[in-house]
Amino acid sequence: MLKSPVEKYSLIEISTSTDSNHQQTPMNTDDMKQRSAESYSSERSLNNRVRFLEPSSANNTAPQNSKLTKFVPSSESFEAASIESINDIYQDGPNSVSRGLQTDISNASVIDWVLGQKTSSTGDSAYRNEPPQDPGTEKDRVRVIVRVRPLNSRETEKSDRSILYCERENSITVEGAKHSRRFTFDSAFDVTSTQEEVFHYSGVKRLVDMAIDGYISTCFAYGQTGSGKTHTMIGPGGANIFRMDENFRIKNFGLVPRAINYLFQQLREKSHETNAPYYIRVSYCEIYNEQIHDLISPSHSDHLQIRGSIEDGFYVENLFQTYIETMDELLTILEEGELNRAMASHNLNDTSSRSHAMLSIQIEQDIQGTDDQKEQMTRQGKLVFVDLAGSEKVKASLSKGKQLTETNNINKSLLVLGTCISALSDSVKRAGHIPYRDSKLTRLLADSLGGHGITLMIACISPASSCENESLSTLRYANRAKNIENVPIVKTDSKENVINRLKHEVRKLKDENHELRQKLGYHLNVLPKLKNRNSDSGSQTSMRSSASSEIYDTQGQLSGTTTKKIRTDHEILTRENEKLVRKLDQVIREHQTQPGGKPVLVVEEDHSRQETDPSPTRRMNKSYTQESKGELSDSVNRPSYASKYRTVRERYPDDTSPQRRTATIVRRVPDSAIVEVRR
Ligand SMILES: Nc1ncnc2c1ncn2[C@@H]1O[C@H](COP(=O)(O)OP(=O)(O)OP(=O)(O)O)[C@@H](O)[C@H]1O
Repeated sequence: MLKSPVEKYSLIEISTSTDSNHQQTPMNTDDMKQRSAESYSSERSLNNRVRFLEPSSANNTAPQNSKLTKFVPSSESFEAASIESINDIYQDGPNSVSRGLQTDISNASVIDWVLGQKTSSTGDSAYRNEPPQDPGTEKDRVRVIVRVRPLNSRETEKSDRSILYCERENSITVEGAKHSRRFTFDSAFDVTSTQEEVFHYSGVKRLVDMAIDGYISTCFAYGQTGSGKTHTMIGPGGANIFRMDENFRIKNFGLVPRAINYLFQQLREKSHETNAPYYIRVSYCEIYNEQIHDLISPSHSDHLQIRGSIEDGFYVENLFQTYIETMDELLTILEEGELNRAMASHNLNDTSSRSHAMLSIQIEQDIQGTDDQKEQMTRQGKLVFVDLAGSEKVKASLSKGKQLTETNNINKSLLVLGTCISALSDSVKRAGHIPYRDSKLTRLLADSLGGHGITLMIACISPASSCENESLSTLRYANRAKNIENVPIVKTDSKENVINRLKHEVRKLKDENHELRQKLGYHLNVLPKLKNRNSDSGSQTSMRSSASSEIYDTQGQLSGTTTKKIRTDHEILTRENEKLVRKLDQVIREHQTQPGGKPVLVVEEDHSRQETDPSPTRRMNKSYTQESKGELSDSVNRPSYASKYRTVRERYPDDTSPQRRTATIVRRVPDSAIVEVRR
């Protein structure tokens, strides 16, 4: 197995699928339906996977004389009757970068991971039940899977019993004190399901394939606090998993890193076939207390607003976006975004996410227009992963102070999401007003719910009897979400428009960087030096010239070099921008340590030591602890994706990298006036 010298991550190699789920050509609507139908046809085999507990299984505390027989095995019959308010769960009230370069998919060493575990012999089934039900239409309904986590130690200590079991691979039964119900979904994963199984049978691969083909694919995890959303999306302990040893990571990485692995694998194959490079552009943000924060470059978080346009729908204006080139870079962004996420500990979860996090991976490819449409086009598919914050009963979580404010904001935005899901799932209400605008979360999810995207919802639930109401509520919403229909479209724009937009962004970045340099009193450029950069784009001179360079070649075609170059410029400037903003941030904080200001301690933390035990306390990056004087102090981890990645690359250009990883931690120290800067 070859490995890149800078590679830090390993995942399971997903065997190159030969099945027709992974067609290589751009899809039209018929293709899309066919793909979906084919993915349905290769089902998970019950025989191969004895992981669904029988009602009388030893692990299951459901009554022996199960009431299964009284359930009608129809997917629609269980929840059709009443649409209940989400309030019932809130009983406390609503209280390439492609270096600007093409993605380095030719670098097989970065992508060829260990084939740690065998993929299932049953194929890449996305969903087990019926093929898309819309022959002759262009609709694609939201797919929904459900995952039950095991009982945790808190629950077993108080003798909670399990009230959920998966009877078949797509159905789940609640046998609680107050309710007995069965639900069917596209797939159901019980407590014994592995991360790998969830990845293979959830339908995430289909989302990746379709994003490559130009669709907007969204996967979002929904469920009460502590139900396993982050575990399923990222892995146990969220960001902690990136500090674990390789074996642990291979086994426990969640859907997102696995999907990233799969994405790069697919891009490598497809780029060979189409001979056209792919460019990957990434952004990562969180919605925390109804404010949007940038997770790649947290210093950029001032005044991030949602805007809407006819072409782009709702989007976050001025969100830091960067082209990336390798899978490692993307995983670094994922890790650091997770580290920057707002976290807290409460009675129900030691590592509770206090924000909705949204990772967006845009996949661009320049394509030739059709015969009658000679214009060169750029296809812009997008893969979006959303790890929602969990709904929370304050009575149970015992949140107070700042955490209570967070809880109220989380619950309110989930309430709006629930209202939108309810309205969209109702054939009459669907035609009326959908209150997307009532929260930032629903605005950003508008395309995924009833819009032009392709969507997978992962409902996470606890099996504990004490969570009966919450689990049932999650299942009801998941059941309704199945009825939401999207009308997916491939997103393309003329290559000229894309270049012009990039040029505009490059100009804006240049101006902003100039201003930042002036504020910092810098007279010289602080452009980051990147290894392996295009020979002509590492200097200020070439950057200047590129922005005004001719974008057409001698045949009047848009020049490939220019599109690559403009993306290179964009990447250099975003990195410089990130560096300058961080520097300014640091200077401001140091300035605040003057009399009357808050003292700051800046240290560089060495993360080189790999752990084998995911300690939840290591993940408390932004935690709120009551200080002796009654003040709240922030302990904020603000690593820099760009500087860290660069450091690793530049210091260890050969096979010598000890995989040392560092992150800058800025801590407010209320009781001391010490300012210590260690580098
Ligand atoms: N399928 C699972 N198998 C084993 N452990 C799990 C599973 N799902 C969740 N857990 C564990 O349960 C705990 C809570 O999970 P997690 O933090 O993912 O919940 P969450 O839904 O993201 O919560 P919150 O909304 O508060 O952020 C973690 O320690 C996690 O590792």
